[in-house]
Amino acid sequence: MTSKAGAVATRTYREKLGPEILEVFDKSFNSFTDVQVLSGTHLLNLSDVVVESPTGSGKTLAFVLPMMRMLQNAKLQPKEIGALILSPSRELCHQIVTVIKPFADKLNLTVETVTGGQKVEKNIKMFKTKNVNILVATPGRLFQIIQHEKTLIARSMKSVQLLVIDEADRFNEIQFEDHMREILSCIPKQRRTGLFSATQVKEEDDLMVFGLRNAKQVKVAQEKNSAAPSTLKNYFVECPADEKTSACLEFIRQRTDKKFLVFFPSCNSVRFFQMKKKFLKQEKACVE
Ligand SMILES: Nc1ncnc2c1ncn2[C@@H]1O[C@H](COP(=O)(O)OP(=O)(O)OP(=O)(O)O)[C@@H](O)[C@H]1O
Repeated sequence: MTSKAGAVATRTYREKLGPEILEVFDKSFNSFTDVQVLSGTHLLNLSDVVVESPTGSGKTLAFVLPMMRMLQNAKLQPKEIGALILSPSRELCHQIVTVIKPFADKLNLTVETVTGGQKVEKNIKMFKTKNVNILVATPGRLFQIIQHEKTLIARSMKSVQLLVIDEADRFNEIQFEDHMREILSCIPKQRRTGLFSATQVKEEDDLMVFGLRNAKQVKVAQEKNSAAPSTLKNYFVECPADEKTSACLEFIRQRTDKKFLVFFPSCNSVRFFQMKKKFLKQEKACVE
């Protein structure tokens, strides 16, 4: 935000966040990114937001900063969950917690995760025994816990003021709508909701699934100087979803003189690919 209006918006946003949160932010960063000022201002003005902003534009702090301010004002009791963040994978949930932790420590708030890969019984015990103010969860696992202990979860989440759905464009499993309906039935209707994603945000009808009301749209464009170089050629291969791994392996196998960088959404996908590659006696270094 370089314009005069941008400078005013940034100054106003800093005032809204208050000294404690800024003290933590200023230790690591010089200024807010555009998506942080725009989304944070709407959320602190009590509007829902639908945010589309490129990868790496700082979307995590765009919801973490206003969330911390909301929770600071809420004066939560130890076992009251004030914010629920849904993210599609275990790894992303843990990354979000890492961003939240310094702010939560400063404000004496606690953050926990519930994700797949842990025992459901352990998750339930966590709800019963730990003080949790911010919960970061994968929707599938939270749904499973609600199936076991709906009254407990609804009681723990009756103070939720903010629901964040991160990487909203990646929630595309068939059961997702059922999961979302059940989760929404456990949190108050009077809350703010923020939907954050890197790609085209859903159609109006799809937004109903997330319980959004009259949301403000925030759309931040990719910076020109971060666009792909003009000499880079992009190709794609269309194939059924369950043939993606073998199509990718075949592509690599036909070009053994080239180097490849392959991106995956989770550590488990990297391990699976590595295993397949070993199987084909094509082992090369795979970086997690
Ligand atoms: N205000 C800021 N100034 C400088 N760096 C920042 C700022 N906010 C976030 N970052 C850094 O930018 C990087 C990307 O942030 P983040 O992961 O939140 O982006 P994102 O938009 O969520 O990307 P993705 O869509 O891949 O999840 C991180 O390393 C983060 O520490």
